[in-house]
Amino acid sequence: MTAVEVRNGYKFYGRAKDPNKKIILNYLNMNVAHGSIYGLLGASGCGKTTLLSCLVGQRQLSSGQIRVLGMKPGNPGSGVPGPRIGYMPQEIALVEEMTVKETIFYFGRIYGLDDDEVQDRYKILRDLLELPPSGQLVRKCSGGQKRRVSFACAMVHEPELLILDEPTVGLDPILREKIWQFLIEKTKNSKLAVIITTHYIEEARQADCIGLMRNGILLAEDTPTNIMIRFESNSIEDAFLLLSQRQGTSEEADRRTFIREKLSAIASPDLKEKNDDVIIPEIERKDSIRRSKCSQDRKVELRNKIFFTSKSRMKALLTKNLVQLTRQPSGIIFMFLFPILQLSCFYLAIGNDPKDLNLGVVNYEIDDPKYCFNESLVTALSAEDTCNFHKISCRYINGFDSTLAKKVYYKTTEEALLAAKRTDVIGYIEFARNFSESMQRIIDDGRFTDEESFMSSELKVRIDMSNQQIAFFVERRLREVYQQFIEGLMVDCKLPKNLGNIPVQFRDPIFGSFHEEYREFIAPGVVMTIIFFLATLITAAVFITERSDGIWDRTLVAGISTFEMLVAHIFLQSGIMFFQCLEVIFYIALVFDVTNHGDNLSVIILLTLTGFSGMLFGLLISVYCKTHTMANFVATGAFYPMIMLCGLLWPIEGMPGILRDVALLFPFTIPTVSVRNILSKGWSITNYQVYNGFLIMLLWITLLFICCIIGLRRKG
Ligand SMILES: Nc1ncnc2c1ncn2[C@@H]1O[C@H](COP(=O)(O)OP(=O)(O)OP(=O)(O)O)[C@@H](O)[C@H]1O
Repeated sequence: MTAVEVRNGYKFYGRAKDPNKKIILNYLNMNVAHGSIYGLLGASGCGKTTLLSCLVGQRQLSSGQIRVLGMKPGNPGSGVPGPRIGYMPQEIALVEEMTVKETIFYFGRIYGLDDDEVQDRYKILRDLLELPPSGQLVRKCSGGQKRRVSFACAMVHEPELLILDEPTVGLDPILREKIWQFLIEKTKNSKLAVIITTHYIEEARQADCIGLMRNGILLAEDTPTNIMIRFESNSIEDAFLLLSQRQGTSEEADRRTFIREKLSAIASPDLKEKNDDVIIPEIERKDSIRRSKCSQDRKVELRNKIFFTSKSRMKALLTKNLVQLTRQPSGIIFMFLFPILQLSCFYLAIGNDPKDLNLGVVNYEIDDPKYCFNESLVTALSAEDTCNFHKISCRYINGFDSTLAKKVYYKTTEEALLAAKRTDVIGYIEFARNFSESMQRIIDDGRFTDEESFMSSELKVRIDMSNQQIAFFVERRLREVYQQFIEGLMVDCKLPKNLGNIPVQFRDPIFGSFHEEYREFIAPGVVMTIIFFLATLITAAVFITERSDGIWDRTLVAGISTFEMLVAHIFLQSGIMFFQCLEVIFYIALVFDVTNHGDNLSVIILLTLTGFSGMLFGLLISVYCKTHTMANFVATGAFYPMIMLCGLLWPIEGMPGILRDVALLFPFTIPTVSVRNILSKGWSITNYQVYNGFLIMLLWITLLFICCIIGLRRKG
């Protein structure tokens, strides 16, 4: 029985109906015998890697049949992808943050070996392949060293079929020879089949069989000696050149006929002979039986684990994920220092009263501002029952200090306006020449006061409204100062204190306080978005890196399912997020004195769920984006609409009706309100305005999870 059999293998990239689709395998036939080395040769881009990826179950043929170790790759229980094969891909596909020994253990555990077995195998492979020191990081290995480690990973579990995509590139001739001798030795004494691609054509002389590939077909498949005899050449390279030239001519005549001819010509009598006659010594036969039994066990094990995993596989995946995150200083900084940094920036920069403002003052009541600092001028003079107001504008001016703004005096309105237009001052306040008299007249004459007195008693204020936050702050503070000013006057004049107040009184707030800052309003949303997008970026980065480095595919070929990889990542990431949330809550409570009037655990759970949905969003991005750049574009593109539509910056009540309804479904809108309700109102999870945030978040988690699964399935 052959180890690998391909019949009419046809594979193209692109759409089936596209006339310009790229045909890579063109009804290719191939046979690899047990106990042999098969050298797959061909020019760059002829489809060798594509063929190998179909053999290991990474890709599927568009049509045709493949049998690997007697079964179709990918079938349940076939062990392919899985422990029956060892695959060394062309790219290094190792975790850079792992040490050499950890890398071997990672693959050993994935293949189901226990740690003692891996240790034994590691020692053998270390000596054979002259591996770098066990504690050396893969990142710090040379190209050749990495290739040797990669080779060791493919060999660690003693597979039945070894598929090596250019394993000898970058190795010195002595080590290349050593590897070939090892493979020859192994295949001679066992049923192990090896498929090896190489660009060093002459080294393939040592193979038992050679397949010469060009334009998606095997031009010849025979022993190296037979190929050289058949094409009357002294080297395989010459034979290959000759064959390639002939194929070119035939293509011009009739390509289809040529392919059919070649297909029928493909036969390997020598190989069959060798295969039938192969003499396996008794000890090796036992070894072979043992391995075959072992593979049977693994098959059973695999069947049992279609829906879940084993302890050693989970240990391997979790160790790898943890090492990947913690061995990069940037990973630690990103996970635990970034939230602190971002929150510090937020709490230090947002919500504080503006300082160092300049406000113009034009006071026509006095000729020189320094008079305002004369105490006799600034008080309302009360004699007997009459209240004489004298230059009381000074009393108002002295009522506000530099916490509102620094006063800049101007003689005329024009001067002040000019200064405001130059933005030297934020605006100006103007008092009429008869301000005090007008105020007095209003108090004395009441409803008989003339219109002009009312006009003259006004504080005329002009502010630069282009900076709304500052303008609102100045406006609010000027009103507060006015209220104190007028109340003081009334008290001094022995009049009712509230006489000067407008008849709208804001009593004790139902929730919050009058000094509730904007910061308290937006803080829950800010914390949630930080946690969500950190999880998004970490997850997208991890998965995209894994895929682009080939680690993802290599792990799949080793038999790990996508689901197992997801579970391992989710498990670790959830733990990290839980600690992130704890860190955030304690940090803002201790450093910024934020009080939670409700239950801490509810907040931590809701924040962890937020991080969880952020993680799934990152996974979804990584499914559809091949590069980090693309992923960053998508994450940034999603960030701003989410922030703007979730009522974080502005109440959603201000949005158009339909948009408001849509915004309510966004992942931060209602959950932000829930967190705010816990923090400021002290409501518990039993209140619907708290638990609806949890429900929305769970809904998003479910939705994103389904999208991820669909995406992963579609992407194969
Ligand atoms: N996912 C893909 N989509 C479209 N074309 C692809 C894809 N993967 C590979 N190809 C194309 O298929 C052809 C065969 O590629 P493959 O990697 O199998 O060649 P190869 O013989 O292994 O080359 P090399 O020896 O340089 O590694 C190349 O032209 C390549 O550009």
